[in-house]
Amino acid sequence: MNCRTLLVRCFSIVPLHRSLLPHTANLSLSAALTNHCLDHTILWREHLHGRLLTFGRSHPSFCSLSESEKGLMEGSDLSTKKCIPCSSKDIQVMSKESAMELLPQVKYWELITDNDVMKLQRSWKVKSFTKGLEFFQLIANVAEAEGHHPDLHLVGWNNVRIEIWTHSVGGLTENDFILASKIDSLNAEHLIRKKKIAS
Ligand SMILES: C[C@H](O)[C@H](O)[C@H]1CNC2=NC(N)=NC(=O)C2=N1
Repeated sequence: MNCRTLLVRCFSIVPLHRSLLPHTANLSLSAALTNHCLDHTILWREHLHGRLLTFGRSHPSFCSLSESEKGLMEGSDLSTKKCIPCSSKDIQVMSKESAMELLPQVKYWELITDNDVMKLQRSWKVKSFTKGLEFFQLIANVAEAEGHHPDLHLVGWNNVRIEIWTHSVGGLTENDFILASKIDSLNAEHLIRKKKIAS
């Protein structure tokens, strides 16, 4: 891995908004992108999931991105989208193939089937019972704003498990992925226990 790639990777790990980055860092990012010394897909996947740096369309490297990366960059990042009313005639239950295609955009979530209903599921350990309830309140605020709600479980005082599915159609819709992505974007590090790194 050359030094430029290492630099970009470092920036893609540290949660920084581009406005905080020194201008040169952007140039280095641009140079890295322009010189194709970096796998754009890896960069975008890290940045999209880290929701760290977004380049505007005016960024000189926009042209060097593939169509799919341009699509991802132009706000089709799920956390920037809005749920549609579950009672809408436009809402469509999605096939397993479509769900599998979207799953990489909510990389911490699993696709499960529960009594023939496909759902998204994710678990966390929270720091305390009350911090679990605080976490639920953050999630509730998002759910109320989106008009789309998860199934929340808090068991054994500090084990949180969430399932998301669209009840009105008895399966998964894009709403569920949008809600999952917005939950992943919450600033909840102070409530959640860090995962132990296997030594
Ligand atoms: C009228 C409105 O569409 C329903 O109350 C909403 C509320 N929140 C919802 N949340 C989820 N996950 N599925 C639904 O079908 C749903 N329906």
